[in-house]
Amino acid sequence: MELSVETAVRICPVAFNNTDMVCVQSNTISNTIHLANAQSYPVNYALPMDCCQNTVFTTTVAPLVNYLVEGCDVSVVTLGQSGTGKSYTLLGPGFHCASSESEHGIIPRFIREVFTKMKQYRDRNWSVHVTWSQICGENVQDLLGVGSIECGNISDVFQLIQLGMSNIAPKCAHTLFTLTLEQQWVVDTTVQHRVSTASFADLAGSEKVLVYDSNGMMQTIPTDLGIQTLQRCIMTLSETCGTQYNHYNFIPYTQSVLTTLLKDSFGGRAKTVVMCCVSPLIQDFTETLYTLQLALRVQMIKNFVTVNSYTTFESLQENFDVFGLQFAANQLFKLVSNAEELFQRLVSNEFLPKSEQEQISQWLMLKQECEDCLSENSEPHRSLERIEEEIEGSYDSSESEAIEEEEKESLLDKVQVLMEHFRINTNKLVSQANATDLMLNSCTKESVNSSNNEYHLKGARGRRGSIHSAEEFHPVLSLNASKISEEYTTQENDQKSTTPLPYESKKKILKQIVTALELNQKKISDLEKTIKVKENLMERLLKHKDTKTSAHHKFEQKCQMLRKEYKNAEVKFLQARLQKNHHLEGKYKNEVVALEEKLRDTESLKNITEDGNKLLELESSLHTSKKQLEKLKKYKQEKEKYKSIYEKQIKEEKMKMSHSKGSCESFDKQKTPDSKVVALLNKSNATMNSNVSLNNEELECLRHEIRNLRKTRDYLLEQRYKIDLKSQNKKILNDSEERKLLQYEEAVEAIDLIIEYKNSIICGHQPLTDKVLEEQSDKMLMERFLKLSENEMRILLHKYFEKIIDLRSSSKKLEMQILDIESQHENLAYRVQNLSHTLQLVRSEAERRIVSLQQQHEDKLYLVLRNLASDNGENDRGLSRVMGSKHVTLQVAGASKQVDKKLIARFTQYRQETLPRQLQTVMPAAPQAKVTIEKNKIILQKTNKN
Ligand SMILES: Nc1ncnc2c1ncn2[C@@H]1O[C@H](COP(=O)(O)OP(=O)(O)OP(=O)(O)O)[C@@H](O)[C@H]1O
Repeated sequence: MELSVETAVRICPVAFNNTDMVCVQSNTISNTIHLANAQSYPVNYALPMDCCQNTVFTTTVAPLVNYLVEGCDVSVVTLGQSGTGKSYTLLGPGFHCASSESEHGIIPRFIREVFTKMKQYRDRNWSVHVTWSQICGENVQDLLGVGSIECGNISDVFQLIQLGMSNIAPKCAHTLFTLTLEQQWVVDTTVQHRVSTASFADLAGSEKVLVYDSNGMMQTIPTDLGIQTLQRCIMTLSETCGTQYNHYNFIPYTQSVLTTLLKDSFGGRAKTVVMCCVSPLIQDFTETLYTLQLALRVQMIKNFVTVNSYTTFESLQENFDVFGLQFAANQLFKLVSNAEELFQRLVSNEFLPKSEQEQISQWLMLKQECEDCLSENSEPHRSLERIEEEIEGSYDSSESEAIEEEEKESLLDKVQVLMEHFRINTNKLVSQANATDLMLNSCTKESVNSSNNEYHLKGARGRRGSIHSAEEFHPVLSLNASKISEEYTTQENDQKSTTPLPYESKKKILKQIVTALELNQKKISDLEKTIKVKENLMERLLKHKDTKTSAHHKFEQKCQMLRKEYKNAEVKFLQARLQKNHHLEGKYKNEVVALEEKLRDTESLKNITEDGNKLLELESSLHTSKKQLEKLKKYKQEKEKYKSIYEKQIKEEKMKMSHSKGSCESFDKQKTPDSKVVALLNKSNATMNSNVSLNNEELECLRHEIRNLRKTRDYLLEQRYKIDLKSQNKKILNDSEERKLLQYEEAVEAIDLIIEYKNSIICGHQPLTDKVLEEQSDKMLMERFLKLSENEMRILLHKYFEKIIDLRSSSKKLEMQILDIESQHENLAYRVQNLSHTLQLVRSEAERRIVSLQQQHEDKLYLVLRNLASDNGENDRGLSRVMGSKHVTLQVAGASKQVDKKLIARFTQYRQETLPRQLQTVMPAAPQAKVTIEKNKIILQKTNKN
């Protein structure tokens, strides 16, 4: 169910002599808190100022007991200024079991109620566990020292509360008391389980600073990180109220330990009541206002309260330590039997008084009853299963996640290396097999070719050859070094399917590895430089730490003093307003404004001296850089390994290729194409003689025709070669030349086919084409063709020839376009790679510059702070030395004020000049102002100075 977070406001009682300073009142009927400035704040429970502890509990928290027993999580959070009774409300005055129960706070009352409720459900098995921790900054400390403790009764819990209270750190810590209630009961054959938690958070009051937000509005920000983050969570949750915030990704819970622990209380699954404790005094007006404004936001938050229950079916007996129980039972039986013997002897003895004799007889009877009971009850007893503790993600889960992530990464790396080995070995085997194939193929092809024209081998690819092989069109892959191994895989997969020998691709991959290695080396040296710069800065920060701390301390003191002055001025101002004394009101208002500005400046100075997380951040950034470096070095090692493997393979293949070429050449030398043809013809003659299908005259005629055809073919090739030569000499071919080239190619191919046909006739083979024609062609169409006259046939052939040339030409154009696109793609990939590399270099250069600027800034800051840490007079001189004084715009009459104002103005200016731009944007910019004193009045004038 969706339930709003409830708020209650308790006003801290004031001493009698202080009642005229009261500026807060509560209306218990309308549940509204009224302020002296006529503002009013609606809340769920407006408690009266003289409200007793019992009323506070019964009105606000008592209903939560039922929720807890039903299995829902409940939460009580106390908020407010320091000293307004938060701990008093939760625990009571210095809680002690012996102290009056009427003074007991919410926690002891709640515990008592819970135990009373537990008694009402006798059929259930209950267990109560208690934990109590305190949160100091970002550290969590166990107040009980032993984590979660099981408590069998109320006094156990009260004793633990006493123990915990003695361990609470004064002031600075938030505390979180949790009570976990487990209940189990059997319904028919099932076991019902409910686990619910009641948490009580006592949030320590935090100091506030005034800052200007982006709209120039003054904002109060708590200095405690936990409260600050809680404020942000509350703001975000209240702004998103009504919308879906199921995943809470944008709620900054994880930014502090406190909010991580309170996640369920705000926007989570708990039924929550926020107890706001406020001071009614005028002097605490700002703090009260802050608390009430936060309470207003809290009421807008909706929690989704659920019952934490589950059911189990198995018998629970198995889960107990059966052996242990049996052993204990046996021992007990033995003891009881021994006792029985003893008792019987005693009873028979007359020495015992009668009352004791009776007691013993009673005991013996009870024992007999128990034995009877056990022997009768053959059914095993049902016992309850132990609830397994659910380990929820704690605030340090990110660390364990990081470790897991690291382990995963190293495992992935190992898998990658193994896969790479496997792939290389497979490729080796495949390429060995392919090389053998190629050798055989090339020799066979050469033997069939009837011409020895070099240009023929080079140029005429034939009709099917016009479609380029995948190897020729191999896309140039992106050279992104980080994805290089992936690319090898794709590339090599392509190769396996398209080319027999991945030699060229291997060369390409090797080239890519070399490029990647070069880039990697640059990155390594770049990162090494960055690491050095960071280490230097770190050294400096550590060196300057003490000076900064002491300066910070001084500014802190000054801030506290100014805050007091500011509060006094504010109180005077409010009093003047209440008294409607306009003159004084104006005067104090000016004073408040001036003090506010001064306070802000001093806060800025204090913030500058604050190291905050700078050192930690730098440390973690250094750590990250070192890790990156490690990764790059690992990557380098791996790639170098692959490089040497590829180099070796390429070398081996090169040797194999030259060897195979040599063997093919020797084969060619032995059997020139002419001799091959002669051999073929001889073979065909032999076949022919056996077939005796053609006479000698017809055979000679066929040979003569073949010779003529070859001559024509050689002439055509010669012509084609001439055009080829022209294009090789970088002369662009015109359209008709291009077309001629294709015509020659097509004609050569046609003549080859005719020669092949005639050769097969000479050999006495049934020409394949005839078979095909008989089986597949449309007989009607064939008959028509045969009826065509010679002239008509010639025209038809010519038309087909032209059509083929057209097709070839358009296909060639398409190929050219594809090549063009491929080369564009290659260029773009190269440019992208170059740009990303340059970007990386620029980025790391910028990072180095920022760090070195920070270093300069640190050095100067150190000088300034060293001067500030000494006495005031020295301060001024020290600052003058560092910064000069030409831009000072403040003119204040009082000497000490002059020093302060000058200091601030110079420091602000110095900060703006020297801080890196990023830091300037983070820090609030102090407005340029001219301050003068006239007739005891501080006059502030805003100056527009660019
Ligand atoms: N309603 C009250 N009735 C009686 N005494 C009170 C009441 N509220 C507060 N006090 C007393 O005021 C003092 C300060 O209260 P308490 O320590 O509970 O404040 P706090 O808000 O918890 O302060 P801090 O945030 O500094 O821990 C205590 O001595 C407490 O007993």
